[in-house]
Amino acid sequence: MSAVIVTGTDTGVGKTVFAAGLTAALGATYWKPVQSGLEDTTDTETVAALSGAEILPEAYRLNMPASPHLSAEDMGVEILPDRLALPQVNGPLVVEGAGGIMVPLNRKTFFLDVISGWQAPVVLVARTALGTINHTSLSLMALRGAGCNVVGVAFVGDAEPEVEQTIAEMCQVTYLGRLPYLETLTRETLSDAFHVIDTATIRRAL
Ligand SMILES: Nc1ncnc2c1ncn2[C@@H]1O[C@H](COP(=O)(O)OP(=O)(O)OP(=O)(O)O)[C@@H](O)[C@H]1O
Ligand SMILES: C[C@H](N)[C@H](N)CCCCCC(=O)O
Ligand SMILES: [Mg+2]
Repeated sequence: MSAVIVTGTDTGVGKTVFAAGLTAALGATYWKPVQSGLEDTTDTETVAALSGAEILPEAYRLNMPASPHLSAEDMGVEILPDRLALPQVNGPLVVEGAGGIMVPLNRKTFFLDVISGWQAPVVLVARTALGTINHTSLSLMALRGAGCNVVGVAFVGDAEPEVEQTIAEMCQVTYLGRLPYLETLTRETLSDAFHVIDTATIRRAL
């Protein structure tokens, strides 16, 4: 079994859209282990619609759209890292985190602790918008410090070549491409746009 972890520099950076494109491109199965916020469309539902791929059920479905540890506490639940072992599937598995890497799952565990325990390659999704150099550099520092194998950074948003290049050079990280904002987001538009992403490098890391 080969998994790739899609994490991000923050919540709302485009992990789910990127993960949908990647899942379709790899012919993979998708898993969102911890979903906090059930009122709007869940990430699993979005990926199902945008990829048509096989989806595994979440390990934790938490009502409140907040940090997972708070959503869990609100429901009287504790997120147990032992329940977050990577599932066995045939073929590649794309796993999406919740928010950024320093998001708490419980009062003692950050998402990063679980990611590093998985020992699977990691793709970091980052905005191109102002502030991204700091967020991306810090995330890479933390991922590397925890011993994670970072495959590269994939950007989402309008082109900012100098910013993207600065991150790639100063952080010595592989540039996996930039997914533009799509005015219409469908399985077809995403699949077309996703050709700019270096999926060959991701595939080799699996
Ligand atoms: N490439 C894109 N083109 C158009 N819209 C996008 C794109 N990427 C993200 N979006 C939109 O931006 C919003 C946030 O994206 P997304 O849900 O993928 O973020 P996320 O990082 O997965 O957030 P979370 O931490 O909640 O999982 C969504 O409304 C999504 O549809
Ligand atoms: C609710 C949101 N869409 C995500 N599922 C969870 C984001 C947690 C962010 C916590 C934080 O960094 O402050
Ligand atoms: Mg998401």
